[in-house]
Amino acid sequence: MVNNEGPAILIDNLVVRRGRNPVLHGLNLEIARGGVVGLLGPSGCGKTTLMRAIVGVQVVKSGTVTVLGQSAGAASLRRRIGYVTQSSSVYDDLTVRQNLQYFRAVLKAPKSDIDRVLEQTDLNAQAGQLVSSLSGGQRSRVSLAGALLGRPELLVLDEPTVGLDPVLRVELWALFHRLADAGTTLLVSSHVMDEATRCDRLLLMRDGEILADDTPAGLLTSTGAADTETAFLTLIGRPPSEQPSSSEQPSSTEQPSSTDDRSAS
Ligand SMILES: Nc1ncnc2c1ncn2[C@@H]1O[C@H](COP(=O)(O)OP(=O)(O)OP(=O)(O)O)[C@@H](O)[C@H]1O
Repeated sequence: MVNNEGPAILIDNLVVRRGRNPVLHGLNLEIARGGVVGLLGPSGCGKTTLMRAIVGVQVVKSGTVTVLGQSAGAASLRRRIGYVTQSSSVYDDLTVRQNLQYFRAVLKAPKSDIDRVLEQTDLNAQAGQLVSSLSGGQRSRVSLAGALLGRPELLVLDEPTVGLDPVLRVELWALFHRLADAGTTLLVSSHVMDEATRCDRLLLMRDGEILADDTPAGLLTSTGAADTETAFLTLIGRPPSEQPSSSEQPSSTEQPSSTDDRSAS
């Protein structure tokens, strides 16, 4: 039975290692339903790992991840979550429309969804074009279009605006907010601090820990910074005891996991 109560994402004491690297060290997080939540932090801090744990493809050492009221990775969540990885997962030798027709059939989404997602991602003009001939930005929008099929309740988007020109970035953020207004929860990662101001809520990560969990305005107030980039640098400069939210330090006794990918085990 679909559970529409409670938070979209609830994470309790999540510990993840990737190979020999301790990546998440007892992370706690709660994300309410609806709204655009930005996940920001330097390269390698663990954003993708956290997203992988949420969509249920990451082997975890310990802790729990509950998504839309169910354990992350549960088969029943597959059609309720849309996930866009950093590298686009589309077929080069098919046209944009053929890719979407294939994903729609797998998801058993309504046929009318194809025209809707082409429109939402501004890909109508490229619908008949082979994916191999698209630009990088167009390609990544095909992945996004695929994730929008079936109207998932949660969208997990790993750096969806990389490679897009400023006009398309603005349009994409407007789309994210339209989806959020209709009740979708979006978790969007980015390196780009100026995108932080476009989010309803911000999670700032460093070294596998959530340094701050606030609204953009709240973050500026609590740090006294003039912009989000300065706020982040201010937080990084603070000792852990003074940071707004901090989690446990990594344990040095755990063994590396034999595989990183849950779907491979
Ligand atoms: N398959 C893997 N095996 C071992 N270590 C890994 C693996 N994948 C990632 N890591 C390490 O885990 C840490 C977190 O990586 P992750 O991809 O989650 O970071 P990120 O914040 O998403 O980075 P970026 O913004 O550059 O994408 C990094 O130190 C990375 O080197």
